[in-house]
Amino acid sequence: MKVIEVISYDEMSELAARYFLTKITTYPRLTLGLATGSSPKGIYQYLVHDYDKNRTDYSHITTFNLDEYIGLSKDHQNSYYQYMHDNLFHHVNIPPKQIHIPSGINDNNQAECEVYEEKINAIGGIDLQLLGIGANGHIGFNEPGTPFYSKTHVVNLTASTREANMRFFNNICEVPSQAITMGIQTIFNSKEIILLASGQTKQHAMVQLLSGEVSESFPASILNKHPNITVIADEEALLLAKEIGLR
Ligand SMILES: N[C@@H]1[C@@H](O)[C@H](O)[C@@H](COP(=O)(O)O)O[C@@H]1O
Repeated sequence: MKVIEVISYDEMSELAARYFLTKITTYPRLTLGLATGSSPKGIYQYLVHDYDKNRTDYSHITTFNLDEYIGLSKDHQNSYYQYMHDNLFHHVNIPPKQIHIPSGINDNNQAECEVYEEKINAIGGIDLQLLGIGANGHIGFNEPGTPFYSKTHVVNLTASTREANMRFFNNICEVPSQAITMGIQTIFNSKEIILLASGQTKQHAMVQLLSGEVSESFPASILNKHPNITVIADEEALLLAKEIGLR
């Protein structure tokens, strides 16, 4: 696991965005795994700014998002569908048919998960996966205890994850209690992964991740076994890990 320390959220975003742009402009076909939340927002801003300036072509890009809340429609202001379109998809030329986000409103969640997983496999897997990390080590919405071999599935969100995401809603009751998420195995199968961590709330997660101990009680820990992962973290996120000598 390669760890790059940067000064700030902005530096993290720019570094990761530049790396994405290198891949986007080099490969004739590229499948990106994308994340939501605060961590990747700066990257999307950078990519949109670049697109406005340079008209970088995205017509060969296919995307798969990590997760979506169950019960939120596409046009709900807090759906990840809405987040992705507001922050990226409305602004660059990825063909809509090449954009994939699990649907949180469907007749059969199980079937939705299976079809999603099949689509990822059919295209040959994810080339570059962007990840944030939850304070409890969740990746996507894979909460502690999720089997490492899990594929795309329905999850019950923990109280701590719902509380962490409450900042986007009016109150805790509005935060959905379930989601569809790529599984840990689905994520792990990506050929390359970039994980972002910024700020004080990620300090404990960084300590656990960088300790190298691999356990299903801390989902992100499996990434220690991935052959091509880079963690880009800012000084604040790494503070505790450095204090106890993990870096
Ligand atoms: N489902 C998302 C994750 O994909 C994200 O990585 C995590 C951290 O979010 P943030 O980047 O806002 O700290 O929160 C949410 O629960």
